[in-house]
Amino acid sequence: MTQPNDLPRRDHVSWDAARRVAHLVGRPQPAVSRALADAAGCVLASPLVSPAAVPPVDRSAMDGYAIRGPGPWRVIAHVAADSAASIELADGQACSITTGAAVPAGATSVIRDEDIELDGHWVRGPSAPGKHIRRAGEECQAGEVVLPAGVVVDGPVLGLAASLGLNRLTVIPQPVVAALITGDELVHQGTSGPGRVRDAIGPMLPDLITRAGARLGPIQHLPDTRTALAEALSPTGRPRAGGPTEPAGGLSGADLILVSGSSAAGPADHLRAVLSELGAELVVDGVDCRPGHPQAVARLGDGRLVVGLPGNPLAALSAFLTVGVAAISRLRGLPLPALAVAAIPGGVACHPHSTRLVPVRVTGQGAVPVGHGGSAMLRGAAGADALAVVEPGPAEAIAARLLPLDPGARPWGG
Ligand SMILES: Nc1nc2c(c(=O)[nH]1)N[C@H]1C(S)=C(S)[C@@H](COP(=O)(O)OP(=O)(O)OC[C@H]3O[C@@H](n4cnc5c(N)ncnc54)[C@H](O)[C@@H]3O)O[C@H]1N2
Ligand code: MOO
Repeated sequence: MTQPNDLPRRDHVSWDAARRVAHLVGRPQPAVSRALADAAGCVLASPLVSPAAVPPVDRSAMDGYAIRGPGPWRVIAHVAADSAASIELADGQACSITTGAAVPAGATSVIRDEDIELDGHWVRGPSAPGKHIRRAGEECQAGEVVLPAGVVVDGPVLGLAASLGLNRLTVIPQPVVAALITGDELVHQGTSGPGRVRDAIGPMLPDLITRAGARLGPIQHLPDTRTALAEALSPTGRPRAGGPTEPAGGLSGADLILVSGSSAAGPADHLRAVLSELGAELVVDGVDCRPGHPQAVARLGDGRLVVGLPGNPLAALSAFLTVGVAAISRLRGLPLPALAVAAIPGGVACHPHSTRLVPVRVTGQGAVPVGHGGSAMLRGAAGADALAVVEPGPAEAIAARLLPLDPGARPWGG
């Protein structure tokens, strides 16, 4: 039965409820021990504890001279960053030193090269107790917790772990996310025309999937038949070949499968029928948002999740950022991402009963709509920083939460 476009659908859930349900439905994998080189993108399963004090000894913060007591000082040695020699200074003595080198025992400060007057073996300069010395343990003590569990392992975290002396991390592995792109009209080269639509979702998903912190599984193209979709989503997951650049491999190893197209109620839209045939549990069956209302989330009998992305490209992107990112976050062992709030200068029109997702650029003045936000368009989103989450209402919103277009950005302000 058709539904007038301006009435809420009774089976649709609110945008916030859809995110919450999509987040609740998945189960992260058990924690594993990983070498640092293999841990990027995973989430710490236990707190990061330093095995040693950092720095382990007092170190010079500058290239210059370590001195002891009042000057002038006689230079007795040189200490480089790779020197393990044990030197002790007496009052009136100095040694030249490089940044990061262990400060000799007894040194009271370091004077920078630029501030030194050198006269043969003697140096003079302004000294202040403790100046330019990084004290042992000032970053952390042995046994100290430096990061809690639940932090995403990224470049700075890996650098920190290495500087603490760690070789492995205990992490929750990244989920594998695959995609099925459906549509008989889709082509992969050249322009769209009558009877042919250039696939915009296949090229969009790999970057989104990896930015969301998942490992990229196969991206497969399927014809618009119920059997092809049912076969691809079956436990053995063997989709038919179709696209030009498909990586090898089935879908049985995926934790989450995105299915684009096939989400509405037309004759070629088989997703819900196939999910029912496979005995899947449909946990989100439409969302009160625009674009993206036909999005869906289901759990297959073997635990794999399916996220239905509507075929219109901005609707697919909105759905990925809404329920896709929520589901992936849980599979990674992360909470539902908190969203920052921004003012919308000039306001933006609300929809009476649906949440609007509006491409915006985030500026010093707030979130500014960029236009070209129709559900079949990507022009607005491609030049935007976020989708403004505009709550339903009778008039205009002057502020909104922001759904980042880069789902991997470290959250702030939420
Ligand atoms: N009777 C109804 N019809 C439609 C409804 C509805 O509620 N009742 N909702 C409309 C909305 S809103 C959306 S969004 C779409 C969702 O459609 P499907 O998920 O079933 O996808 P398709 O019908 O296959 O495609 C819709 C549209 O998008 C184009 N498309 C599909 N895949 C791609 C792709 N990979 N790259 C670029 N463009 C793609 C496709 O050619 C169609 O133009 O349903 C509406 N209809
Ligand atoms: O909701 Mo559709 O997803 O507007 O384009």
